[in-house]
Amino acid sequence: MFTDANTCSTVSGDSGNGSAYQRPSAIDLLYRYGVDSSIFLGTPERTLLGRGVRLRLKRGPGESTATALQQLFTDLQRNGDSEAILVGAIPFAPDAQPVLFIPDQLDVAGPLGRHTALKPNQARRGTATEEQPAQAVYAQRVQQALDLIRHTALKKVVLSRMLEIRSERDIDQSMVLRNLAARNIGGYTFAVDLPTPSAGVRRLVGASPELLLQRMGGQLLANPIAGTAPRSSDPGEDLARSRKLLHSAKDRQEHALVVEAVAETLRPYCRNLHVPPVPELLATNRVWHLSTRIRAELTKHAPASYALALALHPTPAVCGEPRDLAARAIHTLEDFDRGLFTGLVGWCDAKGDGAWAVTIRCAEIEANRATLYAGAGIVADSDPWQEVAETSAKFQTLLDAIQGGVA
Ligand SMILES: C=C(O[C@@H]1C=C(C(=O)O)C=C[C@H]1O)C(=O)O
Repeated sequence: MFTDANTCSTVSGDSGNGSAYQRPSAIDLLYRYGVDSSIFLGTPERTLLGRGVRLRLKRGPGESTATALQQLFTDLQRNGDSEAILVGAIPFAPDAQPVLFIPDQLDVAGPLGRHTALKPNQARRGTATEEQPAQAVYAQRVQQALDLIRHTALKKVVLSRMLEIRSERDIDQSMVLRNLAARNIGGYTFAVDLPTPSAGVRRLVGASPELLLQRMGGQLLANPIAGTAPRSSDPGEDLARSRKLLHSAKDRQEHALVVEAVAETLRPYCRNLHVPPVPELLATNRVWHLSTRIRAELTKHAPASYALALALHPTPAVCGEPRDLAARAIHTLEDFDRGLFTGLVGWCDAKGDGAWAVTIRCAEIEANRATLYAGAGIVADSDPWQEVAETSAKFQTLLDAIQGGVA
């Protein structure tokens, strides 16, 4: 159904009316996002707005998400439904239930781009915040991770923090999404409706700079990101920090571990795998990153986007290296369940196309509460308090969108 990225088409779940074409723009879709929306996804290629849930993916006992998805697309095709687009989020832990569904109705438009109508709103300040763990405890955990790196085969582990905000009034989820979209042009902006036992609306909202994997026809793109420095409001200092990051041996090592792992996993499915020898800088509103854009042509029998993405997940950008030791360290050193944070968010279709971003710079929002997440990669030369500063800067992307603040 994605024939022209600059026009918009509607894919309706009601098979009798599936041919209804409209032409709202990406900005229309963003402003239409509301209580009846089940998903918004803005990527550098296109914008998706979904309403309702026609079909939710349910994994059988012991079944992997990749197997369940393959079965679902086989069943859909057997029923003559080859246009369906599946959207949603996959958690960090491989055995946790994903939130994946085919919307009742899905509107598709081109990318949001730099639209003058996108002006961040000022919002109410949060009234109470609670960190988990406290900054000093997080610094201690980083020190414990450094001890593990010194004494075991662990090379890198990503440790995260949680920040809970409680506001006097309900947080306007649509406004948070619009603020994120206005400040994070070129990234992956998302809002996913989450099942909740309460009558309220609980959503995962965020703006990720990191593309785990995109497959369009035979073309593959992956954009691993690792190595971070907080930005400065002073332009000279900001530039100096970006240059320091680009030449930092510690950050280059942290980055290289991710690029190597991604390239090695993809190599068997690729021809002409192009891995740039040095990373480039990528700026978000609050941090500088080291970024590498890996491109390839896929071989004829390469798996679908979701299968490739799940083969990569979790990369050392969000878990560590080696993966099993890092996962164990995360289990010991983090005292909350990551849930969907550091998982995947995106879309895929029956043809095997799709795009999956890494679920970072995000929060779960329900009523007057928001739970924010941020992590940082720890390698041998990491400094505990610099990792505190890095995770604080990462929280700021969501804090800006929820509380207002500088654009
Ligand atoms: C885990 C996060 O980010 C990841 C870790 C990074 C790092 O350690 O430099 C950079 C980008 C992401 O791959 C996060 O933003 O919460």
